[in-house]
Amino acid sequence: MTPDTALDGDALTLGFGRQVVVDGISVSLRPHLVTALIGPNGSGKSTLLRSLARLHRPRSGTITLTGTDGAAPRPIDSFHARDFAREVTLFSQSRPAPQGLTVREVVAFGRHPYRRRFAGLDDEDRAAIAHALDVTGLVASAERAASELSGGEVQRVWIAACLAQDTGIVLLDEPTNHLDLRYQVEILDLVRDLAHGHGAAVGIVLHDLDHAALVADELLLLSNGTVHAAGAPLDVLTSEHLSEVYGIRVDVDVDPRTGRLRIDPVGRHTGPPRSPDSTREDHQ
Ligand SMILES: Nc1ncnc2c1ncn2[C@@H]1O[C@H](COP(=O)(O)OP(=O)(O)OP(=O)(O)O)[C@@H](O)[C@H]1O
Repeated sequence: MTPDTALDGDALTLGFGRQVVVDGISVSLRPHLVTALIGPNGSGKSTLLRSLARLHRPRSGTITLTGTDGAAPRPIDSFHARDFAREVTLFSQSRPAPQGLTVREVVAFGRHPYRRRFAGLDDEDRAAIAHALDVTGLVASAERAASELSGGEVQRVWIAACLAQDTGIVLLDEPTNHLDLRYQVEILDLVRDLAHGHGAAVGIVLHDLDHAALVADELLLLSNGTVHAAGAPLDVLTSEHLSEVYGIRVDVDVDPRTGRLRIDPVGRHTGPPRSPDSTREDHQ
């Protein structure tokens, strides 16, 4: 992993047809930091992330990449596809498992940007693939047909392929969705390790605000294609901001035991908190 690469989107406006879905947003992904995009359905998170991965062309604004070549930041469009793929990877949802390939072969896709035409895997490729299989809990499944796996397992295979790509910029669109409890925690730990341990610049879309509070150094709270609040989790994940953006009452406090933020979306039918005594009475 090469540290000190960075990706900067400046005043980005993005849309589909006549609809503007991201309206003048700036976002900076810096090495050693996890930047999370949060916000309601349709607020523009995935479109923004895809634009950073060159999969959605901005109507206006610029996206520049500071690459591993040590050169000054330059527009992402000026990178050759293979060079860009050595700098930036994107995990996104809803990719089916390819038919007829083992898990290891799918993860090996991540090494494509490094391979010469018709050349096989070299030791570095094999080491990157082995590491990616290991940290995503797929070693025992490596020779299984990818098409036989469950939805959550397939998701881990694609996350592993991104990790095998070994880029300084890592973009993840809801990587914990569909995963069981263990792998939600493991993927979040992995995301933190990538940034804090390996110096990657991580951009991640998350719906789960507890996950965002756990993993993010910086947060962008989007609402209707604009930034409602940005900064450290304690400043962004406030009752006021979340209630405004999600349109329901959301209580936030800090757990005195762990020091973690506790985010409590209060639905219309939520009753008063129960004390252990009242629970006992219920059963009498
Ligand atoms: N391919 C597309 N064609 C037309 N409109 C699209 C397309 N993809 C997204 N949109 C629209 O762009 C807006 C933003 O979508 P986007 O997926 O970026 O939001 P999001 O914040 O990631 O939402 P979610 O939390 O539901 O995943 C939505 O109104 C959506 O309908």
